[in-house]
Formats: sequence, structure tokens, C-alpha cells
Amino acid sequence: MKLSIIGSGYVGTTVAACFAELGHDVVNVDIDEDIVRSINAGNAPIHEPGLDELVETHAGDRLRATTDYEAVLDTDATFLALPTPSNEDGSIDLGAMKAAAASLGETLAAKDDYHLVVTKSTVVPTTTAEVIGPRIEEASGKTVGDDFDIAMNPEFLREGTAVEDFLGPDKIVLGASTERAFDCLDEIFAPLVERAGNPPVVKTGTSEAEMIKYANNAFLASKISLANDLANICKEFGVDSTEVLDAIGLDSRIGSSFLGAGLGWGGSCFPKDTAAIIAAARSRGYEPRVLQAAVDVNDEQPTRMLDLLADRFDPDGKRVAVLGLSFKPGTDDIRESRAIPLIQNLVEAGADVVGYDPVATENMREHFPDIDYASSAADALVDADAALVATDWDEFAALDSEFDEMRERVVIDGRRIVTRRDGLDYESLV
Ligand SMILES: NC(=O)c1ccc[n+]([C@@H]2O[C@H](COP(=O)([O-])OP(=O)(O)OC[C@H]3O[C@@H](n4cnc5c(N)ncnc54)[C@H](O)[C@@H]3O)[C@@H](O)[C@H]2O)c1
Ligand SMILES: O=c1ccn([C@@H]2O[C@H](COP(=O)(O)OP(=O)(O)O[C@H]3O[C@H](CO)[C@@H](O)[C@H](O)[C@H]3O)[C@@H](O)[C@H]2O)c(=O)[nH]1
Repeated sequence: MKLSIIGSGYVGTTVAACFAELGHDVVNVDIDEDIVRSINAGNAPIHEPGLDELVETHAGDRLRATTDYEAVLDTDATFLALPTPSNEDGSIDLGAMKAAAASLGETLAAKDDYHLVVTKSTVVPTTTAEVIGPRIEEASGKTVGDDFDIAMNPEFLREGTAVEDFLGPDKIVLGASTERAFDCLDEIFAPLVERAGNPPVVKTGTSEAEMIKYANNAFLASKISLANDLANICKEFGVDSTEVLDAIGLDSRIGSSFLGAGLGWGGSCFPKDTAAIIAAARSRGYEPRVLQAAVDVNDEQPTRMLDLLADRFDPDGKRVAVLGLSFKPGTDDIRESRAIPLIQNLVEAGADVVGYDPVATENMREHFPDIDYASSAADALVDADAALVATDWDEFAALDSEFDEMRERVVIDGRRIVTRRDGLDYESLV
């Protein structure tokens, strides 16, 4: 089929390249000319394992990019993969979605045959039906359910494994309200269903599909926060939290994934999506107490880590190495990284901070231009009074004699990744 994807960031580029790999003709529409140029030159505009190969293979053939919305006219369906960031109060900012829906509507005014518009972005329940659909109607002069259909297809890929996750999903969720829309979605997803070995395909309404995405992320984020809550209790009693969490993970009703206790969750999705669904719930008069508690526990983990440092010394004037700057290993993305509140507080307390990350240094430098950055963990540790480990990069597990170069060998481990050894004043956060 011929598909257009509006928005070509982490999701839009991955989805476009994977749909091209699955045999569809795909065009990416983005307002960013650099991104468009990069895709057309056969280079992925973002770093994701396997994505470069797909873009290189299909660019100029089944995959192209443009800044011109007119490109959607030659396609059967359009996916909206625009950003949905947070407003100041945590509620969802639909600005980019509304702008793209209006541009799409103006363009679709010139299309004579049927078109399907699919929301791929994470949006709060009723957005597709009550915001996207009406905006396209208004701008196109066409009628939803008659001239075109709207649908919702949430995305569950993780950064760092985006291609693998998209091509091997646990489930595919398709939200729509007409048979014609479901038929079109079936045709689009048939090659993926076949390649992925028939994963469950959940067919539901657009608002249910929207809520499934939030429920998925809210559950995973809360699971980590509950693991952190339990691990914090373990610490009070001198109990090994890893042994406890590993054991409960063996219960098939609990499962072992997303039980990794430590500094908490960051990234471009969990913080903004929990905030958005909490704000949406409150807008309808419901107070989501468990979810709010999950956020509170997450916000407090960096403070607990700094308290462990303060138990040793006042950080004012001390050199503190922060090891790991990205929000998780395997990515250079620092959005909502737990390293950010650590560094912020250390700087405010007067510490001399040196950061190190295998790939995220340049991104963090934009955020904190005035702290030092080291080109290796070993360099970061030279003359440091303390090291705070914020991200579980594998290479931190191998650190050993490098700690000998520290002035005071205080190591506070936020991810239980450093191997304990003699001569270190080592303490794990959980
Ligand atoms: N990043 C993830 O891992 C992930 C996973 C699942 C779902 N999501 C959701 O997918 C959506 C997109 O996220 P992302 O991480 O890909 O965002 P992103 O910021 O990486 O990319 C968005 C792209 O949209 C473009 N854009 C903005 N306004 C536009 C407009 N009016 N017309 C055309 N293009 C426009 C931007 O230039 C950018 O390239 C969000 O709702 C997010 O919550 C993200
Ligand atoms: O046991 C764990 C697992 C993860 N994390 C942290 O949780 C955050 C998020 O990790 P992860 O879920 O792997 O990364 P994302 O790329 O943000 O992916 C999440 O957010 C995406 C955007 O909505 C969804 O599509 C994915 O399904 C969902 O996993 C990171 O800070 C991790 O360090 C933990 O602290 N403990």
C-alpha cells in the first residue's frame, strides 16, 4: 500500500523504514529539512540499531521524505507521528497534532478518493475522535466516516530497540469505528502480522486504543516505582533487594521484567505520559492516587541518592563524578534522565561536577554547559571525592583499579551495576 507518515522522529522514521521493509511504499513528511535531507540521502536521522541499514536499503525506492504535505495525496493512509509533549501543568500539549491535522486536512481537500488517518502518537482518550477528526473535517470540508476515516494505532517500541520492537511486537492495537477503516488497517498490518508470527491483534475503539497506550506505560512505570518502594524498605532492614525482587519475579503473575530497582525511570515517555494521564484524570474529577504515588516515589529516588552522599560529606567544593548521563543504557537520549536532578542538585550545593557517558555527553553538555565532562569513566574518577552511578551501562560493571585514582573512594551506585571491591566506600541506593 501507499503510506504517508507525518513526523519523522524516533517513531515516524522507525515506522516508515519498517513499513518500507514490509513492502509498502512510504513517504515521510516532516517540517525539518535536515531530517528530510538525511532520509533521502539514505541516512537515518536518529541513532537506532538496524535503522541505518533499513533507511539505506529503501531510500530512493520504497522510502522517501519531503517537507511537502501534498505527498499525502498519492497515498492511501496517513499516520500521525508528531510529538505530544507536556504543558507546564503536566497536561498534554496537542499543538503539533492540531497543526499537522489542519495541514493534512487542507491537503486532503484536493483528494477525491477514500483516505484513512491513523493517530500513532500517544494522545489522551478521545483526542482522535474529538480533536483530530473534527480538525481534518474543518480544514478539508470532508466528513469523517464518509469521505475519510480516523483510527488510532498506539506504538510500544522502546528507544534503543525500536526496529526490533516494531518488527516483533507483543501485540498490535488497532482502534477504529468503521469496517472500512479496519479493512484498511488489516491490509496495512498484514505483512507485519505474518512476519512477526501472528501476534495478538486487538481491535477496539479509538479512545480505548488511546487509553491502552497510557495504561501500558502507567503500569510499567508503576511497576518500577513499586519495586523501588519495596527496595527502599529492604534497605531500611539491611535486606538484599535484588534477591527479593528476583524471587518475586519468578511468580508468573508478577514476571521479572521492569522490576529493576534503582534511581527510577526517565526518558521521553514514562514521565510525560504518567503526567498527561494524571492531568487528564483530574480534568474529569478523578484523583489517580496510585499513579501519583508512583510519580512521587520516582521523584524521590535522586534525593535519596544525594542524601547518601550527604551522609559522607557536604558536597560543597568536592569533586563529584556522575557516571552515566543518558536516561537508560544503549541510547544518547538524555530527556528526563535521572542524572539531570542529580547534577542540578550537586551544582546548587557547590560541588565540582564531572560527567561521563559513552554516548550522551554532547547532549548533556547542551543542558549543563558549565560542568566538566570526561572522555572515559577512568578520567572522570581521577581526583574525584565521590562517584554517583546514574545509568547502568555495562562498562561500569568492569570498573576496578580505576577507583584507585579517586581522592576519596566514595561510590554511590544508583543502578547496582558496580562490582563491590575492597578499598571502596561503596553504597548501593537500593
Ligand atoms: N520515542 C519513543 O520511544 C516513543 C515510543 C512510542 C510512542 N511515542 C510517541 O510517539 C509520538 C512521537 O514521538 P517521537 O519520539 O517520535 O517524537 P520526535 O520529537 O522524535 O519526532 C517528532 C517529529 O515531528 C516533526 N514535526 C513536528 N511538527 C510537525 C508538523 N506540524 N508537521 C510535520 N512534522 C512535524 C518534528 O520535526 C520531529 O521530527 C509521541 O506522541 C510519543 O509519545 C514515542
Ligand atoms: O526495570 C527497569 C526498567 C526500566 N527502568 C527505567 O525506565 C525508563 C524507561 O525505560 P524503557 O521502558 O526501556 O525505555 P523507553 O524507550 O522510554 O520505552 C518506554 O516508553 C515508550 C514510549 O511510550 C514505550 O513505547 C515503551 O513500550 C516503554 O517501555 C529508563 O529510565 C530505565 O532506566 C528501570 O528503572 N527499571
